[in-house]
Amino acid sequence: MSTTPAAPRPFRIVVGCDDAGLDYKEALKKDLAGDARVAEVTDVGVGSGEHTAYPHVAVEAARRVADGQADRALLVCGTGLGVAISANKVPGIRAVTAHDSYSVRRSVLSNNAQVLCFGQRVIGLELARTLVDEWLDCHFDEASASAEKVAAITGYERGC
Ligand SMILES: O=C[C@H](O)[C@H](O)COP(=O)(O)O
Repeated sequence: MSTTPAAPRPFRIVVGCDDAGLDYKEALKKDLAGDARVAEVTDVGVGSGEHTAYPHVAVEAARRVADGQADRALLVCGTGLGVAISANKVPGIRAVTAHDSYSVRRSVLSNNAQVLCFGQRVIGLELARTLVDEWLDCHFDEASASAEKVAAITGYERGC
């Protein structure tokens, strides 16, 4: 008798951006809020008219993932680069900038990345929305061959 695998637990997702990523963050936040695969969306800014620089927002979002308040973060700046670099300063975080379907999928399946970063000045909004939709269907397999490689990253981070 076959058993149906349990549905994955819905994600708690933090979204954040700088002023260069505000429009996409707002649009993607709306998509996430209406998605059954998402349990909760927390916005750490910026809001309209705010000008907090990207490192502060990215680190705040990453810390929430690292300390277990959220499962994933979605960050947007002009390029998607600065937010990824900043988020990766938080221990335990694996943040990537990915603007194509294959890379987004592999960021989870190969790298167990919890943080996905987009550049509003780099990709179109509809592609970003599609990539988020695909991202929500990806789950890291702890039993996969990739797990040992991700563990090696964690080992280097801990200075081993
Ligand atoms: O990576 C940085 C982002 O693209 C940011 O939105 C713009 O940064 P800048 O104003 O320093 O170019």
